Amino acid sequence: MNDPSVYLVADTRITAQARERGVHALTLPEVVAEAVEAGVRMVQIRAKDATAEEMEALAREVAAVTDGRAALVLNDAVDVAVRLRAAGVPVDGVHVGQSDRSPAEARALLGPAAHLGLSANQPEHLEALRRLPRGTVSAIGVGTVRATQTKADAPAPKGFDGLRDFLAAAEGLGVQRIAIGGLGPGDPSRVREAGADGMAVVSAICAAPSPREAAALLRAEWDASAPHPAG
Ligand SMILES: Cc1ncc(COP(=O)(O)OP(=O)(O)O)c(N)n1
Ligand SMILES: Cc1ncsc1CCOP(=O)(O)O
Ligand SMILES: [Mg+2]
Repeated sequence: MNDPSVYLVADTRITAQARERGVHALTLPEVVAEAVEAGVRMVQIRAKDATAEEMEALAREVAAVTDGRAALVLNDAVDVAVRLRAAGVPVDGVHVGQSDRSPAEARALLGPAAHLGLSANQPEHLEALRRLPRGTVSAIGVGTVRATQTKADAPAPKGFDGLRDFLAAAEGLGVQRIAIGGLGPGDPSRVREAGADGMAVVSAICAAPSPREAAALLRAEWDASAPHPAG
């Protein structure tokens, strides 16, 4: 099973912005390399401006970096993931949102072994998930926890109490539960206490002066915090 505990959503825009502002001098594959070396075990490529061809080229580059050391997931781009997997490139799956390709269709295209993440932030999203065959969705991304500048159309912040309640409602659905939105250093223990299997971050790593140090801190904080009770 993939390890989503510290999940880097590597965003082309946020990374380029940090580079242009002199926050760091790294390209997206370099940010991923530092994060994986620091202990990140799951990476998503989020390239909202990319064509399918650009996503494919970037995914090949990032896959050469992750190279089986971290699970690699593509944001939205089901067809690209299917193509790359067929070509033997180590891409593990995709993350889709509520207005992207449906999970049933994505699963049919990807096959049973791939990772399929789905955004879920409303009770009706969990109802729909309950009606799908087990194994259709591998993980849900739940957020936002706090407000974020990274996604213009992000759902409203739930806070940690709202996160806990939503994750509890998703218990027993057989999916990993990943918190997202406005998270960073200092948060792993609260995310874990709320019942999440992982936390996904964009700016906390992509826009940090040292993505390596930022990732290492999140890794250490996650590992040092108590696991939530099983159930
Ligand atoms: C882990 C994770 N959770 C949620 C999202 C958001 O996906 P989506 O709702 O499709 O929005 P975009 O990222 O496509 O703008 C995510 N990417 N990853
Ligand atoms: C992709 C996405 N989906 C919900 S919030 C979000 C962006 C999270 O970015 P950040 O970690 O910078 O707040
Ligand atoms: Mg999407």
